[in-house]
Amino acid sequence: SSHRPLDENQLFVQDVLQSDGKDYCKPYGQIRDTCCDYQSVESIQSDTFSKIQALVQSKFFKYYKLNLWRECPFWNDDGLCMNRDCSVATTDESLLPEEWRQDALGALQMSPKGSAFQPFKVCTYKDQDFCVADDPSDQDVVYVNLLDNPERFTGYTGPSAGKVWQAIYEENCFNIVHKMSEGCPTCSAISPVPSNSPPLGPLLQDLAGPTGDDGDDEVCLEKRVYYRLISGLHSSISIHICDEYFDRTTGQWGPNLDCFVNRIGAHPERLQNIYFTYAVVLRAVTKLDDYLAQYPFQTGDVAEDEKTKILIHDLISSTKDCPATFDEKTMFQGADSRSLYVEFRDHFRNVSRIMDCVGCEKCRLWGKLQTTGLGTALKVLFAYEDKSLSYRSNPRLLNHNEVVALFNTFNRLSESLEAIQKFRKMYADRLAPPPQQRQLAQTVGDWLKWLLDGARTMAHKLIKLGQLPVPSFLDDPLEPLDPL
Ligand SMILES: Cc1cc2nc3c(=O)[nH]c(=O)nc-3n(C[C@H](O)[C@H](O)[C@H](O)COP(=O)(O)OP(=O)(O)OC[C@H]3O[C@@H](n4cnc5c(N)ncnc54)[C@H](O)[C@@H]3O)c2cc1C
Repeated sequence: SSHRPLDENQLFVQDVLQSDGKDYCKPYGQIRDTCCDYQSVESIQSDTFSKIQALVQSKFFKYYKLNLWRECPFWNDDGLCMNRDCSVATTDESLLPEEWRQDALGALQMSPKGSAFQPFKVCTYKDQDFCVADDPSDQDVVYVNLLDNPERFTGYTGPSAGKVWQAIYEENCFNIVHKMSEGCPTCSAISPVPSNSPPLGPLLQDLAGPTGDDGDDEVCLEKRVYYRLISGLHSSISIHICDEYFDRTTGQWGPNLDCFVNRIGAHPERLQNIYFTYAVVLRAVTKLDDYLAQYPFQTGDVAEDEKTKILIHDLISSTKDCPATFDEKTMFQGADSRSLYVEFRDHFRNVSRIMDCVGCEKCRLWGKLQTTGLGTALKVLFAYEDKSLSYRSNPRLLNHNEVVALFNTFNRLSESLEAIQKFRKMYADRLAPPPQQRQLAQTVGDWLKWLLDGARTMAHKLIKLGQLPVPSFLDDPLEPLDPL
C-alpha cells in the first residue's frame, strides 16, 4: 500500500504534519461530487460572508414561523430539555407586518373545510416539496426572532439527541452510512488532538492505511449526495456548538478548540461534507437570482423591500464570477432514476419530520429551519425545470418560510466555514512554542552564531600565520576568508 497514490484524506493529514498546524483542516483539491474545489469555495465565502450576514439581519430574514411543540411522530417524546439555554424566546405577532399574518390566514381559508380544528390532517406539502412543513393555520405556530435565539451550545446531549441522529443515519440514509463514513477501526485516530505533544505516531501509520471514503465507488451518486448533505448539516451544527461553547468552569461563552478537534478535525470526511453542503446550497441560491428579483417581500415598508432585493442581488452577483459549484443535471439520470428520486425525497421528508423529536426547543428551531433550508435547495435543484424557476411562470415556487430558511441555512454554513478558519488559527497557535520558548531559542541561536563567527576568525588568522594547514576542501582559502 506504500506505493498507492495518496488520496484526499491522506494528503489532508500530510498537510497537517508539514505545516506545523497552519493548514490544519484546510483541505484542497476537488470537492468530491461537486464541480468546484475547496479553494474556490473559500474564496466565494470570503467574498460573500459579510453580505449574507447583512441579509439575515434584515427584517424579512430575521423572523421565522414554526410550530415548536409538534408531537414526535415516530416515538414517544422524551420530554424537552429544561436548560435555560434550550428555551426559545418567541415574538409577539402584532409587531410583524400585517401581510405576513394574512399569509397564514390565507392558508387557513384555503385548507379543506373544518381543517383548522384538525391541523394534522391538512396536507402541508406538495409533490415537489422535500420537507413536511408546519401547518400555518395551526394555533401553536409562533414567530421567532432568529437573532435573539442563536444556534449554539445548549447542553442537549445523551440518548435523546443520539436517538434523533441514529434515526436519521440508520433509517433514513439508504443504509450506506457504514460505507460512506469512517468505516475502518483505525480511522478515528487519523488526525491528532492537539496538545503540547500531538500523537503523531498513529497519524503517520495511518497515512498508508485505509481512509474514510473508501465506500464511495460502491454507492451511487444520488445516495452519496444525500449522505454528504446530512453529514454536512451535522458537521455545521457541531461547529456552531464548538464555536459558541459554554465553559461551565469560567462561566464564559467562546470557541472550544478541543470540541472542534474531537468532533470535526479528527474526521476529515465530516469537514469535507460541510464544504459539499455549502456548494450545493450555494448553487440553489444562485439559481434563484431572477425569481427573487420579483419576489414580494412585503416587509410593510417599500424601501425595506427594495433594500432586501438589492442585498440578495448583490450577494448572488458576487458568486457568479465562479463557475457553478454543483451540477444538478448529473443527478437522477439512470434507469431507476424515478424511484431513486422518490426515495431520496421521501427520506428527506422523514428527516424534516424527525426534527419534531428533537428534545430541546432551540435545537429544534434550528434543526427545523435548516432541514427546511436544505429541502428548499433540493426542491430548487431537482423538482423543477430551469424555466419554472422564474417568478412570472411560477410565483408560488417558494413560500415566505422557505426563502427565510434557505438564506439562514446558507448563513449558518458560511458561519461554519468562517469558524473553521478561526479554529485553524487556534490550532496553529497551540502548536507554536510558547513565547518564553521562542525567546530562549532566539538567545541560544544568537550565542551559537557568535561562537562560530569567533572560531572562523581565529582559524583564518592561524592559516595566515602558517600555524594551521589549509584545509584540502578549500580551493582558494583566502577568497572566502576575506576581508581579514
Ligand atoms: C437536529 C439536532 C440539532 C441539535 N442542535 C444542537 C444545538 O443547537 N446545540 C447543542 O448544544 N446541541 C445540539 N444538538 C445535540 C448535538 O448535535 C449532539 O447530539 C450532542 O452535542 C452530543 O454530541 P456527540 O459528541 O455525542 O455526537 P453527536 O453529534 O450526537 O453524533 C452522534 C454520532 O453521529 C456520528 N457523527 C457525528 N458527526 C457526524 C457527521 N458530521 N457526519 C457523519 N456522522 C457524524 C458519530 O458517529 C457520532 O457518534 C442537536 C441535536 C440534533 C439531533
